[in-house]
Amino acid sequence: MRIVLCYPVELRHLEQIQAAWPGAEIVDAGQERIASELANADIYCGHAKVPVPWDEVVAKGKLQWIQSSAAGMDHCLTPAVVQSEILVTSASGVLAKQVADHTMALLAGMLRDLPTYFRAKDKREFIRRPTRDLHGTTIGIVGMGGNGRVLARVLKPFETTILATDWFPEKKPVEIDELLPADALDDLLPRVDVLILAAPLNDYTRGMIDERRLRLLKKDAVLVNMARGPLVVEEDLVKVMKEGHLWGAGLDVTAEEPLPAESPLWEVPNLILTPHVGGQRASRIDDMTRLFLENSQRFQAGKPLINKVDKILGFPEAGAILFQS
Ligand SMILES: NC(=O)c1ccc[n+]([C@@H]2O[C@H](COP(=O)([O-])OP(=O)(O)OC[C@H]3O[C@@H](n4cnc5c(N)ncnc54)[C@H](O)[C@@H]3O)[C@@H](O)[C@H]2O)c1
Ligand SMILES: O=C(O)[C@H](O)CO
Repeated sequence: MRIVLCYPVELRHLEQIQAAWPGAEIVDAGQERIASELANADIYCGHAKVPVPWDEVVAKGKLQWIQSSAAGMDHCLTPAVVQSEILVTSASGVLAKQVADHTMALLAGMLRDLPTYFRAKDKREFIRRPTRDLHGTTIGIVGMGGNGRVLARVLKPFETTILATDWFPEKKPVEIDELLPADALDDLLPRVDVLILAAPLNDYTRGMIDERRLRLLKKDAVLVNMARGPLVVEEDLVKVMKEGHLWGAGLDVTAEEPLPAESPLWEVPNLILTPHVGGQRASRIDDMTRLFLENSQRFQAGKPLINKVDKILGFPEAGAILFQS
């Protein structure tokens, strides 16, 4: 058994993984060697940020299981992987608490207009702007997965009304006031003060927030994208914001990362940009390893794995056992 890792493990994680797989060869490939090591893996745990020859890996027929160390599965669900027998599990929920923290920072920062005060501080100007409250607002969350659920838990004590859409709208978490199907997005948009994107990137969500949908939002709404950049048509966002539509936006993700210096997003004043850091947390690697170890036990025992992904949809399948944040 050859287990190839591509997430920033330390020695203690390698020891834990080795103990869970006696006799297996554990390869800490990192980003540097993942492209060449993967073809000989039986099991892969990680998130390659470099191009991986997935067609070759699948053709070789050795890889049995991908445990993604990201919740977003766009890094590995190529057509070849989707059509293969390879079992795929995600890191849904592993990063949810820190994503919720970061969302709150972007949201509160935007509502209380911190960008204006940061600029004013640079110019030593004492200015005041009208305030916006988080308390009592109506929030829309697109995607009630690991991140959406924790976010709703965190937002509810702010006396918010929370409307959400999800691909599987059957199980409504108690914090959600209304859970709508994914195709009811247009009905939700005009009703919310804040829209938070927490859905995966797939053919259905790519470009879902375009000019038409941005204009369905209230003129003073706030948009926060914690999911993947391509959910938002960035040129449309820049256009409508330049025309004074939207109070502000907070983007932790952009279509191109790192965001190129020439991107017009840099120039939009009421926009906070962070460089895809929502998932960062001191305990992230411990949490990820805990999931991999739990799933390793299940794999060896022939039990259903946590966060089993529907490879066509690109997120945990209906009825999957989910990682508890
Ligand atoms: N900014 C970051 O650092 C960061 C961290 C973690 C995840 N992410 C991104 O956020 C996404 C969500 O993370 P998660 O852990 O909640 O994922 P998840 O897989 O647990 O949940 C995704 C949810 O979205 C729902 N969904 C799918 N398509 C939808 C649609 N068209 N409309 C509405 N809902 C839809 C699914 O039913 C599911 O409940 C990930 O796919 C990833 O791309 C970003
Ligand atoms: O999808 C995720 O888990 C984060 O965006 C890290 O890539």
